[in-house]
Amino acid sequence: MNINGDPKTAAAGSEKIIRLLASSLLPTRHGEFRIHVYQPVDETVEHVALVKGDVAGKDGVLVRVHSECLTGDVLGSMRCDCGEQLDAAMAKIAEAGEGMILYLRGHEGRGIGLANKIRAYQLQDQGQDTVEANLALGLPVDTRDYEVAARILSHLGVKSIRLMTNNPRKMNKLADYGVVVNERIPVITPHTPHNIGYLRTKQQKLGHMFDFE
Ligand SMILES: Nc1nc2c(ncn2[C@@H]2O[C@H](COP(=O)(O)OP(=O)(O)OP(=O)(O)O)[C@@H](O)[C@H]2O)c(=O)[nH]1
Repeated sequence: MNINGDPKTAAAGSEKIIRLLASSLLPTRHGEFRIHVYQPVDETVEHVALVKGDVAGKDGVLVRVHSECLTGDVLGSMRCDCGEQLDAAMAKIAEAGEGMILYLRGHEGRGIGLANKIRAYQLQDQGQDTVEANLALGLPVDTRDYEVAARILSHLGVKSIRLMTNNPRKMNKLADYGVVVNERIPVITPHTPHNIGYLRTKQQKLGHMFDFE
């Protein structure tokens, strides 16, 4: 499919409609990607597809669906594994020569937003875990929705994916929106004293698959 940066729309009926707002080449430390910016109609949030190679019409495309994490992805926070996972996923795609990162905005803090995530960190410093802290703030544990990711994959003509994640629920949520997930590829990053508690809680309470041995 020819993506040239002209605004286009994808999906119809009761599905969320997305527009392609802009595209460009993006040289990165993991080589050259193509960046596409998408926006659901009637929403202001902009999402990113970072694509390497020609993925249209392909099966088993290597995909990382990544939730925005300003502290981890941009600031190098070691409280979580987000930044390292993003880097590892880009490296794997670069090595494979084909694949994509779907960078979902509005997912910050598993959907509660940046300020609330930082409030949750304060509670975590007082002994609560990442799940308890959200609940103590009167907020849901995880409100993330993956319809935009499904619509972008469809717009880019991807037929099926190999999903880089430790979160089986993410696979199921994407499948609910019609994404064919052939395989789950773990994205394991080294644990540190700063994030080991967070990773253990993800494993024990949120269903993430890690092997700490
Ligand atoms: N509320 C809250 N959100 C967090 C915390 N640490 C990281 N996050 C957010 O969690 C999101 C990433 O979700 P994770 O549960 O780490 O991972 P995942 O996307 O479900 O699964 P993977 O594909 O394996 O990474 C990002 O939006 C982060 O901002 C935290 O302590 N509290």
